[in-house]
Amino acid sequence: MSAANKLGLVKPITFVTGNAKKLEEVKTILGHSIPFQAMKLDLPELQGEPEDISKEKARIAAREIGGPVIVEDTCLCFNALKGLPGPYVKWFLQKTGHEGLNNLLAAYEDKTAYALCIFSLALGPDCEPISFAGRTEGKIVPPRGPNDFGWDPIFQPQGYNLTYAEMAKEEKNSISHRRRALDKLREHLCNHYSFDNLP
Ligand SMILES: O=P(O)(O)OP(=O)(O)OP(=O)(O)OC[C@H]1O[C@@H](n2cnc3c(O)ncnc32)[C@H](O)[C@@H]1O
Ligand SMILES: [Mg+2]
Repeated sequence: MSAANKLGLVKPITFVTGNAKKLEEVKTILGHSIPFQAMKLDLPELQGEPEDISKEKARIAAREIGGPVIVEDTCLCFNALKGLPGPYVKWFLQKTGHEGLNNLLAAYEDKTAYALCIFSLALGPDCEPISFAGRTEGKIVPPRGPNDFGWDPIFQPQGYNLTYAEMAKEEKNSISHRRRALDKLREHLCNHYSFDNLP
């Protein structure tokens, strides 16, 4: 459960999230490549640009944990609305549901959207976080498929006839915003740290 840099051992990396579905996907995508522990905490979130929100979550998490953390913030961005609801999609979803999110686009011909996931890594409370973004293009459609995870039923990735919710989990995980961001995070961690031969 620990990460060692080339100079020695540092504390375990903790992925902090209040969202069990995110954790499930992160565990599946990373497999055993990057050891981490998870902590369920609902962190306060800034308003503003997605990367700033993610970085500030990492700073708060690193202070709470007192060691290396990763956090992520996920946005669903409608092109017709210049990227909104973006980081605020959680509240739109909670208050208006899938139908409300579709209705936001009723006045526009352009139903295209992108899913954006920004992981931030902070090595400790005094370290400036580094971010890794992943983006998947698609469009907003009336809900189809199981209602397991957030806005999955209304997001149809470009080049597919299925929504995220209708896809097999492995298929979503092979093209998702989260997967693309985690590929970058994994590469960074593997270039800077060695995870072998640790207790
Ligand atoms: O504790 P954190 O990690 O912040 O978890 P959260 O649930 O608050 O998540 P966000 O702040 O990133 O808000 C993103 C919203 O989008 C939803 N979401 C995140 N990833 C998703 C995905 O891959 N598919 C569908 N919905 C997703 C999630 O359930 C939230 O409603
Ligand atoms: Mg959140």
